[in-house]
Amino acid sequence: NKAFDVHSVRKDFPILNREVKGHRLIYFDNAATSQKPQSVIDALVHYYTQYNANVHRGIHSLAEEATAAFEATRDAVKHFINAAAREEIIYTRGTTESINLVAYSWGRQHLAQGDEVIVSGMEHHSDIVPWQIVCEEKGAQLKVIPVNEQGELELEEYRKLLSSRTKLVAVNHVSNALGTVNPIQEIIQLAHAQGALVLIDGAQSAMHLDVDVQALDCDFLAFSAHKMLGPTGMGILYGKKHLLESMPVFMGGGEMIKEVTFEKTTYNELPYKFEAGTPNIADAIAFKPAIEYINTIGKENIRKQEDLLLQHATQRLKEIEGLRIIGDNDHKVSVVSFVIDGVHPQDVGILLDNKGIAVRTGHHCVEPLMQRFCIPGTIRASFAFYNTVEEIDLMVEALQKAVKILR
Ligand SMILES: Cc1ncc(COP(=O)(O)O)c(CNc2co[nH]c2=O)c1O
Repeated sequence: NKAFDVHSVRKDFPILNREVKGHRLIYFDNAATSQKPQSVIDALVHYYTQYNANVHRGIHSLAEEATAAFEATRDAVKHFINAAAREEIIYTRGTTESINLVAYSWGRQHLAQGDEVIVSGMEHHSDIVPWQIVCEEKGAQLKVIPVNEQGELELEEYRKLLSSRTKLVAVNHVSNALGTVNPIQEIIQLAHAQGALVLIDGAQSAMHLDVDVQALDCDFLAFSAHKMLGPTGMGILYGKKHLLESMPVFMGGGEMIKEVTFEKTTYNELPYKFEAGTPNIADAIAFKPAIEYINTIGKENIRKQEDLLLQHATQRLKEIEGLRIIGDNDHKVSVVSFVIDGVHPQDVGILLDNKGIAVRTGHHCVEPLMQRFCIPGTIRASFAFYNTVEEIDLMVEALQKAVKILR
């Protein structure tokens, strides 16, 4: 990978030239959604201006060009996560839909009265609620791996939760609220030793960490394009081929069928069996340049820059009196969640926005985790490789002023 220069990288992201309320935008809400390089934006415009057409089955040139581009992303994703086969890459609308697909298809087929699904205490609602729905329906139980004071999973408690009743473990690789990186290799090995499958919620790790599904040996992996420089409304479910082949279809309609009669319908092969209706063609196509951009920058450069930002932010934020970092541990990606004594997170968020600084405040769709820390929510600053140390210093300066105003 060529030498990393954040200032030349920033030129690839047009939105970073934006001003907000008279200040240059400082975008620190990357865990919510990342910004998009010009190549992704261009891919969307190029599709709609040059070869917009519906995919598969079409015999005219535009349809063939659209299909080729649509399927090229599948190959790019396969290589990006080192899947064994392109049929293991299912297009969805995002992490949430990917997890729901497994809960409704695999869950309904395999969960029964008394079975158990293990999730962690730091899961996003999209990796809790689908399991609650299917467990309630089937009479299965949801078990929760506790989180310690440093925002890490309690692995000893996980070991105790595992039993012959455990059918599936669903955990996030990285916490969106804290930034904690979970030891998923160990979690997967322990689950497999009990005969349980594992779904990894990779929404917050796919851009920041190397994810090799064959090395991990995870059974399912879910992630979203928009968290990794790609468009919204586009996500991936990776599943081991033999599992996806054995699972019942999720949504019915066009594309996912082989033949329809009123007496009986036969279904399409993987991956199309799980891709009903006209797909999100443009965003699927524009996901490929996002992956190519990450590959060009290189995960090592991304990791180095984001670690630098994380360390600097952690050190500078601790200078602020009354500020407490939630999930202060040494295995995180570039997310810092914090509370400030005597100050409501939302008020801080508003004052930072007045300086052009975008952070997220609230429960971040992980309410059980906020309850565990007995807080209504946090201020979350989440960085990406296109952010700078100088931006962090400006945020700290604005925070110090905000605290004086609000206290
Ligand atoms: C760990 C995790 N899992 C699942 C999801 C759902 O992804 P989606 O289906 O693409 O929405 C998110 C989105 N997290 C956030 C969305 O906005 N702020 C966040 O922290 C997430 O961070």
